Amino acid sequence: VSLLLYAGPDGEKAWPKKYPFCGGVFQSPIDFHKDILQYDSNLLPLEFIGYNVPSTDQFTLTNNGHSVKMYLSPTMYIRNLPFEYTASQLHLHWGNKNKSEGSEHTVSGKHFAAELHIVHYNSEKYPDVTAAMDKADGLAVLAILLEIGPFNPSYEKIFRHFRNVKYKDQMVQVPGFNIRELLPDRLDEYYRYEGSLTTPPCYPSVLWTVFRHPVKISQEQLLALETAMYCTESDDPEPLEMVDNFRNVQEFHERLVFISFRE
Ligand SMILES: NS(=O)(=O)c1c(F)c(F)c(S(=O)(=O)CCO)c(N[C@H]2CCc3ccccc32)c1F
Ligand SMILES: [Zn+2]
Repeated sequence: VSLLLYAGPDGEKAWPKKYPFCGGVFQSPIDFHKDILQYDSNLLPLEFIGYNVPSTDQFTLTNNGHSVKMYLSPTMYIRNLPFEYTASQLHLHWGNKNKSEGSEHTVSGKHFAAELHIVHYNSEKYPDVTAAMDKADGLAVLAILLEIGPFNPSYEKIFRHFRNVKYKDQMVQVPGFNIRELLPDRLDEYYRYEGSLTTPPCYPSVLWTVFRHPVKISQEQLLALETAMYCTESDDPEPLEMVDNFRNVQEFHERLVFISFRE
């Protein structure tokens, strides 16, 4: 994958040339606006099992050149979805220090500052995420919208390691903690729709759950996210800042987003 996934000639407009699904159906992210939302009383609060990982365990945090991602333990899974989904990794999308509007999903056309994704795969039907990632019922991704507010000590448990993954392919161990702390309080209020990976290969394989309530991190934490990482390797003579790593919202016609809350 070329370094410039999100900018320049190989930016998202060029994705379908090499990755046909990116020009296909059910693409994510999308804008949530009232005329595509429909209340669904069957949407239950998600249950998180094994999310409270002891500090004796460690997560591997790595810079993969277009996001910062943290591998999660296979003891973490979600119930109350059509299948049991096991955690694979989490990663983030963000803007830049001059424009902190880097969320992927938008609400009534409004970007949030950033967005956390926790990627899970259908462990009832598939042996691992690679087998699951191109299947219609293969993945479930939780999305948490991030906005500016007070310092967030839970997010800091990841953010404080950013200085050790500044460059592509660097990695660092993060002591285990309760990943539930990264989610908003109200797990019962969310948007639900069938969509895709928001990076190539853009497989339409994701059951999206986007929590209604944003989580707050401080201005300084957001600035660290926006300025810490590079897409390039540490010895690259022309470093490229890792910024604006969000896909633009996709057309969403003749489809509905189901909401678990009454507006
Ligand atoms: N926004 S998103 O949730 O659609 C999404 C990403 F935005 C993203 F960057 C990645 S990645 O792993 O960092 C790079 C692409 O492989 C993944 N990783 C997925 C896609 C491919 C794959 C394979 C194994 C484990 C996770 C993933 C992803 F699901
Ligand atoms: Zn993502």
